Amino acid sequence: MAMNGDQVCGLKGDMSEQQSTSPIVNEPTIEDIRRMQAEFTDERNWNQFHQPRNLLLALVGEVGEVAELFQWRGEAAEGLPDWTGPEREHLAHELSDVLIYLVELAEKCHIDLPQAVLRKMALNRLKYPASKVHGSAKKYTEYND
Ligand SMILES: Nc1ccn([C@H]2C[C@H](O)[C@@H](COP(=O)(O)OP(=O)(O)OP(=O)(O)O)O2)c(=O)n1
Repeated sequence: MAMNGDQVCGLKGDMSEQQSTSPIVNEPTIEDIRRMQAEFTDERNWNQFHQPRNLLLALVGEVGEVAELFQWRGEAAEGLPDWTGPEREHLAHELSDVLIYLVELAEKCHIDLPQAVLRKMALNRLKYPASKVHGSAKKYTEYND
């Protein structure tokens, strides 16, 4: 039987516990995600647990949960055509957990993640000029010039 995302998670249909001071966001930016998680954490008095090291461990644990969904299945084609709807929703949940913890980890380390990504992508373009590496997956250290 097809399940929705909440059933995959073992949640009951009653979402009366759901509460947030934020307006509903349909297409959240990284900043929206940072703010919503900060509110989620504040509302539960969980900042005491959300130090950088704990968030890093939580992040790695969630990456492990993503890996668990892929393990023993063989190669997965783009778009995951062999996966069922509930399997895809489960993956969506685990990837979301990874992003949520990553964004909060960056915040608690006082890293502006979107700005850092811009700087890192600029570095990546310098390290891997398209004209030089086109079609090759070699690491930049493997080039001799
Ligand atoms: N101390 C906590 C616990 C949970 N969460 C939030 C962030 C994650 O998005 C999600 C993680 O919840 P769980 O630890 O219950 O992990 P899963 O949702 O992956 O459940 P399960 O491990 O059963 O798959 O909830 C949080 O911010 N701080």
